[in-house]
Amino acid sequence: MSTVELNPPDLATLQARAAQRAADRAGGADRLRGHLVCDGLVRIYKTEGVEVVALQGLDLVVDRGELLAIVGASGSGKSTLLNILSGLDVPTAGIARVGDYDLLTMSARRRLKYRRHMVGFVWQQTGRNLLPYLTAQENVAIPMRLAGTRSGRAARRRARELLDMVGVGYCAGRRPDQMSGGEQQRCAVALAVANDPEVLFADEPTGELDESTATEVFGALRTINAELGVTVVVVTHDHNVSGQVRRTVAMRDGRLATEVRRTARQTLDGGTELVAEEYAVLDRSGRMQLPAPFVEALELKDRVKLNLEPDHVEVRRG
Ligand SMILES: Nc1ncnc2c1ncn2[C@@H]1O[C@H](COP(=O)(O)OP(=O)(O)OP(=O)(O)O)[C@@H](O)[C@H]1O
Repeated sequence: MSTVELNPPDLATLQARAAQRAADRAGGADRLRGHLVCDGLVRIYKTEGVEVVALQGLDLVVDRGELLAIVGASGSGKSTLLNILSGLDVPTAGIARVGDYDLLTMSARRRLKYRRHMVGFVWQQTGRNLLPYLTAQENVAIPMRLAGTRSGRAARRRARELLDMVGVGYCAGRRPDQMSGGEQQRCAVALAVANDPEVLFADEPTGELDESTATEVFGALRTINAELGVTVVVVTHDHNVSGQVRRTVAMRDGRLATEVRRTARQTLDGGTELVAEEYAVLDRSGRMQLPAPFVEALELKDRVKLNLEPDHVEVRRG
């Protein structure tokens, strides 16, 4: 027998309910809200008949304006993910969305627009970011001229503003070979945001730099994130560098394995301190990866026993 609601809900309630349903279908409201959304992302490379599964159903949501670091051992799939998110590569299956752009289905024309206006990049090799025969200011002005967003004096003025913002205004008239590695990378950060992208991707931007210079480059990324509200995703090997952001996700075997969140907490003497908490990542199907030290400490292998307790799940040797 069907039941009829005595007071039918108003339109707003219905709309909210529909949104909730859609969110439930997508695995939770966050999955629809995120600026960058990857859901069950798969990338398989085929070379000479051999298949390599570089991404194995990766789920990731990055909020608008977030500064996120992605860490992981060599071969865990970091570059594969970044190549997909930056529009250079196309995933084999799953969902990858940045703002209104569907990275699986977008046309070649839309892909070009995406790469020119929606996202900016900083690569590890300083030589890949800047043209060697132009000054820092000319380099930063180039994307504006190419995309037609600003020309002549306006482009030069904006280039100078951006160089000042990342602390290398004094390099405006220098060519890359007259700048240090750190100065070149900070200039590359300014260039990457010249056309006001919504998202900035950086692939090992500090990989070729020493620790103190790396901190300066990270400072530039943080400034751009805070001043321009650009969502920033940085891939790095360097765990020290990842300690300078609020959220770090670690990849293992083509999936997210753990996540560290840092939150500010009041201390007893009235100051504030950053507290880091590590979480295992649970995917939509309920899968998670036990940290290797836990597995080793209890010599877990093949199968384990799970017990549901009122407020936790127990994992015991099988
Ligand atoms: N073009 C390709 N063809 C075949 N296999 C590839 C290709 N690119 C990456 N792979 C493989 O996919 C897996 C993930 O590689 P990826 O470069 O994304 O890892 P990574 O975490 O970025 O590593 P690194 O830190 O060394 O750059 C590896 O097993 C790699 O060998």
